[in-house]
Amino acid sequence: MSAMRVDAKVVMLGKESVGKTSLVERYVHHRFLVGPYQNTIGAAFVAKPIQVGDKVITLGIWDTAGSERYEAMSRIYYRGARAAVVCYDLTDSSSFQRARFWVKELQNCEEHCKIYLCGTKNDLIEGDRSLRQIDYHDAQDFAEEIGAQHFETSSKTGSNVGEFAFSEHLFVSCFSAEEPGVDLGQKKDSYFYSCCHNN
Ligand SMILES: Nc1nc2c(ncn2[C@@H]2O[C@H](COP(=O)(O)OP(=O)(O)OP(=O)(O)O)[C@@H](O)[C@H]2O)c(=O)[nH]1
Repeated sequence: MSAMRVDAKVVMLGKESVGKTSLVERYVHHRFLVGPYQNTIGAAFVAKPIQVGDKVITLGIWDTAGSERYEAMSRIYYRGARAAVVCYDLTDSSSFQRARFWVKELQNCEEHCKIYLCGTKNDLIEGDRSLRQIDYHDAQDFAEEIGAQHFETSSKTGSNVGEFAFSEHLFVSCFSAEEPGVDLGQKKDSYFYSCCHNN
C-alpha cells in the first residue's frame, strides 16, 4: 500500500444532471456510461496522474453532487481548489443561472481558484440546433467578464474534453512545482469513485 499524494485539487461544480460525472468519466476513463442516470451523493473523488514536462503530477478531482440538497457540502470540496470546472447544460438555461451562482461563490471564497466554464452536451445541439438555450457568445462574454476559459464539450462524443476542457497544459498553469502536495494518507486504491453514486 502506498501513500497517495494530490498535487493539485480540481473541483467540478454545477447544477444536478449537467454532466459533471460524465465529463470526469470521459476524461479519466475515455468512456461514456449509458444507462439510467445516477445522481452523485455528496461528492466523488478520482485521482488522475498527468505528465507535466518531465514530472508526473496528480490531479485530485472532486466531483460534487449538483443537487441543492448538497450545496453546503460542495463548499467543503472547493476549499483550496486550484481549478474549478463550472458546468452548465447547453440545453438548460436554469443550469446557466446555477453556474453563475457557483462562480460568485468561488469569487467570494476562493479568489485564487482558476475557473473553467464548461457548456455540456454539445452533441445534443449538433443533432438539433433548436435545443440550444445558452447562446455561445453570451457565455463567452460572461467567461471574459470573470476571466475564465470557456468550452463547449460533449462527454458522449468526447468532443473538446481532452483537448480543451481538461487540457493538461491548462492545469499546468494552476500548478506550481514549488508548492508541496497534499498527502491523502494510505489508501488501498487511488480510485474510490463509483461507490459514491446512487442507483
Ligand atoms: N447526450 C449527452 N448526454 C449527456 C452528456 N453528459 C451527460 N449526459 C447525460 O446527462 C445525465 C446526467 O449526467 P451526469 O454526468 O450524471 O450529471 P451530473 O452533473 O454528474 O449529475 P449530479 O451527480 O446529479 O450532480 C446522464 O443521463 C448522462 O448520460 C453529453 O455530453 N451528451
